[in-house]
Amino acid sequence: MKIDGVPYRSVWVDPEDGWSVRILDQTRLPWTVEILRLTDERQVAHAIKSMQVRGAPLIGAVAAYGLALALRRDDSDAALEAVAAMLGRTRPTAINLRWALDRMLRALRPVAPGRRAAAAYAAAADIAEDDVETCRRIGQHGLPLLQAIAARKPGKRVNILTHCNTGWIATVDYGTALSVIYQAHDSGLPVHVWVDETRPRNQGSALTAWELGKHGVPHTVIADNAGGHLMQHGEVDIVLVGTDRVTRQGDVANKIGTYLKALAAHDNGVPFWVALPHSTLDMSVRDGVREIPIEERDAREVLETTGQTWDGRVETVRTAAPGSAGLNPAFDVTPARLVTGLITERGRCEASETGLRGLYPEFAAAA
Ligand SMILES: CSC[C@@H](O)[C@@H](O)C(=O)COP(=O)(O)O
Repeated sequence: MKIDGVPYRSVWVDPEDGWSVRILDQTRLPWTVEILRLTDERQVAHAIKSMQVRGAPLIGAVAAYGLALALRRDDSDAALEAVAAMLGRTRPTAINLRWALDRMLRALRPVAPGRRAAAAYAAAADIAEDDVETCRRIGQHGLPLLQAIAARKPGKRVNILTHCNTGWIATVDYGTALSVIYQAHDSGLPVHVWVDETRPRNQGSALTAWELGKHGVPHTVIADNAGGHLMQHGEVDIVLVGTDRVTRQGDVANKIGTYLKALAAHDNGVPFWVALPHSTLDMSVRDGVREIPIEERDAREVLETTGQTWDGRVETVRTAAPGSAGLNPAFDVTPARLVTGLITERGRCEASETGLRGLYPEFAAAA
């Protein structure tokens, strides 16, 4: 996608030196577009943990490149396994991280030391290309949902509510739920997006609003608590979100607050759709509420907020009462019964084992 007319991806190999890895520092958005250069696996681990890169598919792709960087120095069997394990511990909820590292290990274990670094760059590039094409297709398969809504209300805007950031910067390109929105907008549908602020880290107001603005998609930032009210008053035609892990029975882990949106959507008869690439499926778990590990981040993210002062400085201030404790679970799980359906690169399906088996027979066999 483009920033001010210049095409970007969310991760790429530096074309000048041919080996270092470039990312956009998402902790600096929306104030500054800053490109970071990562040169070893420790910097990659830091980038993922600190959320300089974030979003389920993107952290998998960046971790894959992290393994390639490490193997330039030491491509022994021991290093391969140790670095993959270290990168795999950086964030616990998004399954894409483990998916990408497992795919790298399967590709690299049979390669003789001496040739592993080159093979790792090629395997990481495959993961990145796979993600780009997958996300493009997710957009295509979601588009008919928005076309159908537009057809029911000619001349009126299609109001979509989204949570967190599921755009091109959360993937290698295009995004998941936002890929659907971009393709609808580009095809001329009159879409308008309600962007949940997404406290505590504000992925909605900082990142989604920035992306949509750069692409010219009409949008309005709302407080996280406003969605239910808008649904009660007919102001939301559809909820479209992404996910960090979908279980065999169709339960959906996503950014904290997603479950509350699904409850409100259910109560108001608003369709609640979840967009995901194959790398987000975890057929090894069934009950998402019981089995998906939920990342707990620093409570300071809840007690503080970061923003730009009117004279342009970016500052973090405490918003909670002095001395109060905080708790910061970063994800929640929406049970399949609240999900209208799943949008994947292979088409749409019910959020159920039957639905997923229909689209992914090979994963069903593995489960
Ligand atoms: C790519 S869309 C799916 C999710 O990764 C997204 O909605 C999300 O929850 C991201 O969480 P984050 O903590 O910002 O990495």
